[in-house]
Parts: sequence; structure tokens; C-alpha cells
Amino acid sequence: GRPDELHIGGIFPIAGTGGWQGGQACMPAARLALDDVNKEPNLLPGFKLILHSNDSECEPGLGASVMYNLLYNRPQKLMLLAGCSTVCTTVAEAAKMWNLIVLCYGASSPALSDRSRFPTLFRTHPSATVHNPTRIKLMKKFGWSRVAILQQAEEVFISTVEDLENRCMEAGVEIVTRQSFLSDPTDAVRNLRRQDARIIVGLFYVVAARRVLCEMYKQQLYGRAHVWFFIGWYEDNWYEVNLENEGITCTIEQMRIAAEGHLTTEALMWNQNNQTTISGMTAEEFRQRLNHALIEEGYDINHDRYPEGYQEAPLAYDAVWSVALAFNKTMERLKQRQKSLRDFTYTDKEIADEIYAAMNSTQFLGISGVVAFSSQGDRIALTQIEQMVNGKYEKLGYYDTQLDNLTWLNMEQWSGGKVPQDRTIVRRVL
Ligand SMILES: CC1(C)CO[C@@H](CC(=O)O)CN1
Repeated sequence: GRPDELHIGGIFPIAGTGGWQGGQACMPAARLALDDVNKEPNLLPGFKLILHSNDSECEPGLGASVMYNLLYNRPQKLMLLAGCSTVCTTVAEAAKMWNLIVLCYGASSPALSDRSRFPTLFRTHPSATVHNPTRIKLMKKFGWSRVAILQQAEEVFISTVEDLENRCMEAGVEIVTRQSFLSDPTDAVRNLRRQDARIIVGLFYVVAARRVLCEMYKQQLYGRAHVWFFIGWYEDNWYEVNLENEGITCTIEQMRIAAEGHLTTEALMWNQNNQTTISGMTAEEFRQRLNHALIEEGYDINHDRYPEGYQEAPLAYDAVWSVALAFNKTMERLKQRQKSLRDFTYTDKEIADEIYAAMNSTQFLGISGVVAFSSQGDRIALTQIEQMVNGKYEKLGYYDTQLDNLTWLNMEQWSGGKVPQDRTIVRRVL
């Protein structure tokens, strides 16, 4: 007979201009995964997974109204997928009242790692704090125990810096100063100079990053005596675009000079080797299928016209697999009690707990690498380290925090020919 249907809600940031419109690539990726899991003969036998998609525009208010539409309209939903941090915060805080798991594929805010506020939240997108153990590892590797922090006054960076400060304390790394700015970094950069900061961790969105870079050039806080850590998920040529219409008074050449040598850290979202993942595809084969689907949607991929969220697409694809695998496990367990997912209602805590337990024990090789969650539902992920060398990002290595394993390619280059010091060395002539 007709397969029974398992319904989940999907909230994607598509339109709008505020925040991250990553649903543009993530919704097509989720749909590819839906096709794939429904083709798997032994994953949801007798069932068909149905995804009800809606646009949140990365606006928490719209996200909330979309969520209520999903919940107050039949058919009954079993779980919710969500994107941006702001929407995920609103949806996850409310969804627990309906005993719904919320799986976020595009939320990086450290605030979401809080089981007291979000008891049913999981995310295939790592928290922004995933960079911090990597930053500490690099400080240790290069012998830097005196660092400075420059951050934009945004919630995601404020909570990331709090985590970084704790880790620096534990690691015996002194934070000589912590400067923050709203949108103009001039004074903050001047204070870094006054404190003779040499190793600086920078946390800001890409528009602010261009302002910082130009200010670094003007105040000569770059070159052989300074090392900057920037975030690695800006677009590759971020430092030479939009200068005019953002009022940046440095030339492309000056931006490039200031940017030379900086390090970046980012979470790995595309599996790095040619392994066959649980879907039967390698990450590159997935990329081909995704590109084809996006071209069908009208994106001119062959001319670099990528939709937003392309980088995070594997996280959405793997989120749907996480759902299907969790339902598969849950059905096995419910069968022993003569129950089924068909019996789930928004007041059924027992089945909700089974789905939670199944999600909590997720562990598979996805397009984004091994998918597994911490006890707060955070994605466990590898990080990648790069360095800007002659205007191009060169891979320096990868870090596995769980195993404390740094894979180093020995490609780093220092314009002064040696590792920069974290302070002025005063040699006393005895
Ligand atoms: C790496 C990035 C760009 C961080 O912000 C995420 C969006 C959000 O946290 O709202 C998407 N992925």
C-alpha cells in the first residue's frame, strides 16, 4: 500500500538581506538528501520522509510564525530543521513545548550550547567556539604566551571570546588586552599598538574585517613583527572587494600588504578525502550533484555565481541523513513496545525521548565528515588552518580537538624569515 509518511518541518533563510541567506544552497542540498534517504531500501522501510519547507529570511519573528504554521497545520510534524542562529534560538526555545527535536544546519552561535535553554537542540553546524582549541594549539606550537584580542561587538563574538579567554587561562596564555568596537576599529587598533600587541586574534564579520585591515595598514600593525588570526570563512578575495562602496580608503595593494601572512581557522564542512560516505557518494560527487541542482535553479555556477550557503550545504545534506538514521533507530526501539512513530503527538514525551536518544547517539561519515554531537548537541568537527601567502590562502594543517591531533604540512612562511615573537625581547648586556 501507500507508504506511511513521516513529516518534518524545514525552516530555511532564503530571501531578505539581514544575516545569512544560506537556505539558498542548503534547501536544495536538503532536498537531495530527502531523495537519497527515501531511496534507501532499509533506512525507513514502509515510510516516506516528507520535508515541509518555508522561508525564514533569517528573521526570528518570521521564523517563529513559520514554525507555528508548521505546528498548527496538519500533518503532524516529528522534527524541525532550522538555519540561522537567531531563528534557531527562537525555534529551539519554543519547540521543546511541543516535544520536538530541532536540528540546526546553519547556526554557529555559542549561546546555543545550553541544554537548560535548548534541551532538544542538535546542530550539524559547529559552534564558533570550535576555532578556539585550534587557536590555542597554534599559540603553543609557535611559543606565543602573550596575545591580544580584537573583536566586533556582536553576540556571537562576545561569547566566543569568553570561551577563548577561559581556554587561554587554562593554557597559561596571557591576554595582554581585549579590544572591541562596534563598527569603527580605529581606536581599538590604536590601543593594540599602545600595548605593543604582536599576536592578535581578530573576531569580526567580513565588512568589519576590511576596516580592520585598512586600519592595520595605516597604523603599521602588520608585517614581520605581527601575526593576526582571522576567521577563515570569508570569501577568498574578501580583502580586495567592495572597498569603494564601503568607504575603505586603502588601495587593493595596501590591503594585500597588510593581509600578507595572516593565519585563519575555520570548521571543516566538506569531507577532505575521497572516502565514500554513508550516502554512497564522495564529497566531490556530492558537489557535482549539488552544482547540477543549483544550475537547474538558475544559479550560474560555471561563472562563479554561487548562492549563499554553498559552503554549508553539506551540513544541511547531513542533517536530513541524521533525521532518517534517528527515525530508523527509534522505530526499532518503539517496535519492541508495540509503538510506532505514527503514534507520536506533540504531548508524547516518551517517543520524543526515544528520538532524542537516537539523535544523541548519531555517528556516521557524512559529506561534511564524521557527524556526531556533544552532550550539548554541538557538532563535533575538525578545523582547518590556512595562511595568506602572496595573496592566496595556503593550507597549513588540520586539527582534531577530540584527539588533540594537529596534522601539520610545514607550509608556513614568515616575512621576517623566522617565527614572530609575542613581545619585545630586551637583551640586557651584562
Ligand atoms: C560559517 C557561518 C557563515 C557562520 O554563520 C552561520 C550563520 C549563523 O550562525 O546564523 C553560517 N555559517
